[in-house]
Amino acid sequence: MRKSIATVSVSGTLTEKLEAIAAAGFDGVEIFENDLLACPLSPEEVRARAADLGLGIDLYQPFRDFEAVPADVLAGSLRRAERKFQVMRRLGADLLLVCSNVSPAAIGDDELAAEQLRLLAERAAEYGVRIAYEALAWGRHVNEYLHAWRVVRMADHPNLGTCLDSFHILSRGSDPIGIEAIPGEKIFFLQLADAPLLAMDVLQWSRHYRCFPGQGNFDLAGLTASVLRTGYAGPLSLEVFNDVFRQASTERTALDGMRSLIALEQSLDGLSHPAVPAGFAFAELADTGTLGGLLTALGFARTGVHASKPVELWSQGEARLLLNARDQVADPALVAIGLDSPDPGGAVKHAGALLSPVLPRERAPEDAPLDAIAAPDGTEIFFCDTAWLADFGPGAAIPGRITHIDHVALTQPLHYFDEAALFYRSVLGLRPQESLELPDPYGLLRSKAMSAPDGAVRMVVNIAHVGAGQQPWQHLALACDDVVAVARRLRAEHPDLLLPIPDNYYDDLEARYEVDPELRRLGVLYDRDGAGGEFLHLYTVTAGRVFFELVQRLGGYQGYGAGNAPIRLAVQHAGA
Ligand SMILES: O=C(O)c1ccc(O)c(O)c1
Ligand SMILES: [Mg+2]
Repeated sequence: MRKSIATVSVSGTLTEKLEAIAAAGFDGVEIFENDLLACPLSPEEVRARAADLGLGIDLYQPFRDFEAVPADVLAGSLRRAERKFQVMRRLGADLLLVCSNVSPAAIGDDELAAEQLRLLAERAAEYGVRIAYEALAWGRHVNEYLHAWRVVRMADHPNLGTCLDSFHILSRGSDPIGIEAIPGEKIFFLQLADAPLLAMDVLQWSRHYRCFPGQGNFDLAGLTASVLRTGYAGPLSLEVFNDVFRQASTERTALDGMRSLIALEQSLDGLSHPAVPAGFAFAELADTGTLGGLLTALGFARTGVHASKPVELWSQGEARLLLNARDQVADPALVAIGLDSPDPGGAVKHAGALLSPVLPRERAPEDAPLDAIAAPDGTEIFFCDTAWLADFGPGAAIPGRITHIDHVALTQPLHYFDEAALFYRSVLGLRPQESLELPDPYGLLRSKAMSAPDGAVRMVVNIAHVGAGQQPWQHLALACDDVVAVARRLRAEHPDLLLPIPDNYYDDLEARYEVDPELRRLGVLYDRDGAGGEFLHLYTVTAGRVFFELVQRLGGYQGYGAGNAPIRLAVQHAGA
């Protein structure tokens, strides 16, 4: 389908926006009026620039507070409209979005609204312009899409249709199934935006928190499917007002918008994800020579060395860590994640179709082929079958209390948090779990957990709103079959490796639950969910950017001990 985006969705000047939008592969744009007003180019020059870039101007918007006004106001509004039709003619745009009247002066009279919109459509027809009437969720009288459609039907003019905007429909909790009663040819335009569920004033929610499809909590695929069932053949057009996108890279946001529409089309086509990972094959850490000691203390052993690269394999149970001494890094850092993939080639192809950078591989001829892509924060993601292990020789894994990698937590730059959520969802097929905001002594930690349907791969995406000088932490959570036993041994043999937990935490924990007093002595944290699932976990001190968490899930616990994260953050800051 034709793909468009409103210029308001990305940062920059109008020309920068058009260039980035074209580079991302869009077919058309909605020109937001303010972008034109502030642009030094004439409408004719904007038209030529767009045409040179291969972009159509699919819509000009918004035209406000027109319908259902007292008779003496109408003439002025029609004159205002006529001036806009002249601008549109110069722009080469033939569709004008009129949003429902928000003025206290508007009259709650559908017949009057229809009659005046009919006049507007007649006037528009003289300029070859069509009008798409949209119900704003906060419109004075018309604020539901079916109400806007009733007014359009009543006005009954070929140059008047409706514009559906997923945000206005879904933010009000309207059922999109009603769309299917609208004839497709009367839906003149479809605007798509997702949003996180927030209990707040709907205008503020719309103007600051919209995001691309797949980044929020609305069912965009369901709504779009309803629209397509009407026979609608116009563009899928993104219209996103978002405070973070307004500050982010124009090119990157435009590309992410395109990714969201490709992913939406895939879900409309009923394409299931080709290669949801079945587990973590490995995590790779850039090492400065300090990690081997820490891993030995945790019960890992070096079980292999790469045939052609300075990379060691350390394992315990099914937990495999690669220590890479090749990269010149100042501090240890998590640099790559290997995922067990049922179809590595298919997974990379799928990622490429979703515009993820596929990384060139340098490998010796005898090395196993491994395909990698870059996650939004630069972490490399490898899709693996089991062949890669052979590069590390015949060493067998050793059993221990640590059984496998439970989850990986990465800290994202603020501007790319939503991009990361969409990446893990669309490219890796993970599903969003809980989203949280947690207090940090010097800021706020926003966090979103994503997991494979069976929980075999879990990722936590964080953004830290903390002082600029702070390194973004990354952590690797390792599943244990008996975390208390591991804690006893570490406490006895390597007490300095454990993050100390304040007594006050245990005073509160013991007030809430009857827990074993040994947890306090060992520094093991505890959480319980509503269904009786339990979580026992502890943290190591930080090595460079990285620390380890040892976790034990009991009784089907699916969370991450989020309530304990502020305690951890405070202790880490104190020691940093
Ligand atoms: O926030 C607004 O005013 C506004 C304007 C035009 C739109 O299409 C819309 O959805 C919202
Ligand atoms: Mg809109």
